[in-house]
Amino acid sequence: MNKTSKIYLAGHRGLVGSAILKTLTCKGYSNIITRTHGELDLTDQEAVRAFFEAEKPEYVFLAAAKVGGIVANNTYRADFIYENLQIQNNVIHQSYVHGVKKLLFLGSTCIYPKNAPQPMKEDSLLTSELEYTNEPYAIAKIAGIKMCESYNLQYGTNFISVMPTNLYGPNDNFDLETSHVLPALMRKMHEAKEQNAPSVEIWGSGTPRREFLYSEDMADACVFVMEKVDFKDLYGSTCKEVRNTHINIGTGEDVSIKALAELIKKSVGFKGELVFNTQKPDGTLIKRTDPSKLHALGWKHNVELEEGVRRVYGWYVGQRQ
Ligand SMILES: NC(=O)C1=CN([C@@H]2O[C@H](COP(=O)(O)OP(=O)(O)OC[C@H]3O[C@@H](n4cnc5c(N)ncnc54)[C@H](OP(=O)(O)O)[C@@H]3O)[C@@H](O)[C@H]2O)C=CC1
Ligand SMILES: C[C@H]1O[C@H](OP(=O)(O)OP(=O)(O)OC[C@H]2O[C@@H](n3cnc4c(=O)[nH]c(N)nc43)[C@H](O)[C@@H]2O)[C@@H](O)[C@@H](O)C1=O
Repeated sequence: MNKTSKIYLAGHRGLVGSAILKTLTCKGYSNIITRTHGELDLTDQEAVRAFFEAEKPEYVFLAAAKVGGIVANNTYRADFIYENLQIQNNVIHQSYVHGVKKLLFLGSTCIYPKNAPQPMKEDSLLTSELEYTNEPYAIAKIAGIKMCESYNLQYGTNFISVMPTNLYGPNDNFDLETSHVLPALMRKMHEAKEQNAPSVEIWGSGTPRREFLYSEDMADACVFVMEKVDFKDLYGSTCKEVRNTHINIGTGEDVSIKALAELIKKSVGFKGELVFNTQKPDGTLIKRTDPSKLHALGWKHNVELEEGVRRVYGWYVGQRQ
């Protein structure tokens, strides 16, 4: 990928996509094409075919998807599997048809079994039952991994799948019903502080553990993989059954939801109580990635959680003014 290569960044206004756009721009990539959801609905097969025929990108970052937290995934089960399968099938297939040199597909660590040995290695995929609350979404992501791998093996494409851990950062979704835990708690505590509310509700027991990677680190990892890693680097040339060629992207460090809430409480300056509502689902009890494959390829995260929360809160407060 050189600085004038034609790059299509799908999902450029999202949490990850906006960070990838910033990273690519800062690194001097000058030929980046984007389309908003309104301009190009990636679930529309004919529209995606026409776009690829007209634009013929050389590189594709697939950071567009239907994304949400535990309650959204558990509620809109059909939308999460349908829309993500459609987006992936259309973009991955048209990338093959139109000779895209390299595509980066973003999956998720929820592809791993709910009781996977911790920290989770890439080889844990499909070894036992998935977490119920986000199973439809996880199945779509697993299909995306298998599609990239299968096109590479049959057609010689160079489509790489990366599995991000839980992400957070500027331009995240702060809707209290559909968002992930970190932005939800940040908004709840910010508003509680402003309104002098006595307490803030935390969903679940607070005992589940999660790993969090700052979106700008995630973007840096995506550009690193696109620049430096090819499919042929991801499996042994002698192995007969090629699988698990995806790459975890995470920090390898996790915290309990309770500890996360305390950290956000301190960063926001909220003085009230944290009330745990066990009527809400906990989801997977522990979800920590083993990032050693990515470390061996030459990349490691920079931003630790406390610093990341401080940065996002600064951005969030600026957005509300
Ligand atoms: N956030 C997280 O914690 C994690 C995210 N990931 C993965 O990373 C990737 C990016 O996620 P994230 O940035 O958080 O998601 P966001 O929801 O922030 O961004 C997704 C983007 O995709 C666009 N989009 C959604 N549906 C369509 C469609 N049908 N046609 C065109 N564009 C569409 C959205 O546009 P619009 O808003 O206008 O609909 C939005 O710009 C996804 O593949 C996600 O699964 C993986 C692990 C964790
Ligand atoms: C990112 C990845 O992982 C996602 O799954 P998840 O990690 O379980 O998603 P989550 O961030 O929404 O919840 C994490 C934990 O946090 C608790 N929790 C407390 N209070 C709030 C709260 O107010 N909101 C939310 N959303 N969660 C809360 C919540 O009960 C749960 O125990 C997939 O949906 C899928 O998107 C995926 O790929």
